[in-house]
Amino acid sequence: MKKLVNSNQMKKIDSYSIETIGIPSLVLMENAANQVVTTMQKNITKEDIILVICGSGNNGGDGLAIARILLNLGYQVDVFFAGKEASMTEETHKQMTIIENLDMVIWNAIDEINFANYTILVDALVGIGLSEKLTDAYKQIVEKMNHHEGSIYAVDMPTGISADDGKIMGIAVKADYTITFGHHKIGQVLFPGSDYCGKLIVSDIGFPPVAMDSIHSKYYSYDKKDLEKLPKRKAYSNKGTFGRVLVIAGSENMSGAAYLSAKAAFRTGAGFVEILTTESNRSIIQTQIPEAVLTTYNPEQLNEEKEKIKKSVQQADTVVIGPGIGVSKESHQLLDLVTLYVEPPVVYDADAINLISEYYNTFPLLRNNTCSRLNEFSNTLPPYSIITPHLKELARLMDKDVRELQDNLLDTADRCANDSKLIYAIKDARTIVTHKDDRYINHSGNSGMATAGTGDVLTGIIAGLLAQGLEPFEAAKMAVYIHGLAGDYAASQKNEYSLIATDIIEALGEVMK
Ligand SMILES: NC(=O)C1=CN([C@@H]2O[C@H](COP(=O)(O)OP(=O)(O)OC[C@H]3O[C@@H](n4cnc5c(N)ncnc54)[C@H](OP(=O)(O)O)[C@@H]3O)[C@@H](O)[C@H]2O)[C@@H](O)CC1
Ligand SMILES: [K+]
Repeated sequence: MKKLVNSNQMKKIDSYSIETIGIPSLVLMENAANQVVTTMQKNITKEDIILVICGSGNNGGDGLAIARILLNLGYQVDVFFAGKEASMTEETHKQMTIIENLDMVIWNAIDEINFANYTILVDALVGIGLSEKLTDAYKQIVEKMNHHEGSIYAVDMPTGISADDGKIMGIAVKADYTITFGHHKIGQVLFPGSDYCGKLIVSDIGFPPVAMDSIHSKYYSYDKKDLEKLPKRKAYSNKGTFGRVLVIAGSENMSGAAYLSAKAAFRTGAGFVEILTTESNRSIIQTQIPEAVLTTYNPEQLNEEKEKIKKSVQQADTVVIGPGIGVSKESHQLLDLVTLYVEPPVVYDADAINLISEYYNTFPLLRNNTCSRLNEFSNTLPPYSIITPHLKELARLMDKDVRELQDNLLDTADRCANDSKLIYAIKDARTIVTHKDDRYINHSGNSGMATAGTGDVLTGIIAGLLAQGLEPFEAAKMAVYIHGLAGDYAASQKNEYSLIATDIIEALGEVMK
């Protein structure tokens, strides 16, 4: 598990280490500088000409120490001090004094520098101390850096990216490598920040574990070690041991969603998968996925199909409803029936969410009233249900503009989780899974996964894990994580352009080993 922190939390860890434990700030700075140099040495040569660009805060202090260590090791290195002398921290002052006693070129004005003379840039302008949009003077420097052709190593944060939410504060350095200290920052995982980091390396610079653990963060990601949380397979088992999933999906001319969800549930390990879909999908589903049990209904005669639907719902350990069911009157009737008969956990996806949003729109009191809509939603769905909207679906549910949600992703997650008994997997380039005070930010996956059907696959994976007994919040987080890992594996076998939803299903076997 990777704890994700914001700048304030990281500063608290810094000051706990320095003030409570007594580690001198300069020791941490030296460790930080050494870690950056160690990373650089994997790629640079003595032929490279390096420019270290420093601000006046401690990020700049790191930069000055990096320049000194590189010089001691025999590299060709110059310094550009872009900060203000008056706002230099004590540590940065000390580093500057050392640098001035060495035989180094120190530039002070951008117009004097020919960036083309350098093959490598080190960005030590601003780190986690970024407070607002970059000043014009720094903006000009960042523009020059981004036009430079060589590699850029960012110290702790690419200058201009907010460590708190990954937003670009006016303009930001597009780094090739970012070496960050202690913990991942939230802004390095969320977009666009994640893109600006390039390859992200998290370095231990000697913060004691007690300092690292001194703050609680509600934000975290999973890494490969978390795969241990996957349900264990019992040797003494039969198909009943691994649960029964009911996938209620598809409508006339829409069979793909049911197929993808059901197949993903199987590949995730569900023992039994039943598909409940319209009669018109019978032959195609039977051909596509003979392993599944098929139950069909006639949407025009739902009243006569009630008992059949009730039986399927009540037999299942886990029910998925929504993919491709459409937003017709009949689909709404089906949704009502299922919600009436079902026992949690339930996964509500796609059109199931759209149907409820449309229904809310018929009540004037629920128009433009996100809070009441979310409360109503939490009160009417079975507790611990998992809701898997992409941002457009969530915008419909909340009666908000999609851009507003996207620009305030962390606030959006808070609004969904507040006082809610539900679990939301908010699907975006970085999916956030929320429940009560926990925010899981997913760090696996790639742009190739932004293609039709990948949401249906995720739904099936969640259902597969639920059916095997993972509790709902864990199942949602783990499913989002392995869905992304499978997407990454599939992209590595093909490429991000060619990836399609079924490739993710086929890659599940590889990543769940
Ligand atoms: N012991 C420690 O603490 C350790 C800290 N470490 C390192 O220190 C970093 C944190 O240092 P920090 O707190 O000094 O902040 P930092 O990132 O240098 O930024 C402040 C500077 O940026 C400037 N600035 C801000 N906003 C701006 C804007 N919009 N536009 C333009 N300028 C702006 C601001 O200018 P001012 O407002 O003062 O004029 C000030 O000069 C951390 O990321 C890590 O690298 C490591 O060495 C480990 C030990
Ligand atoms: K930086």
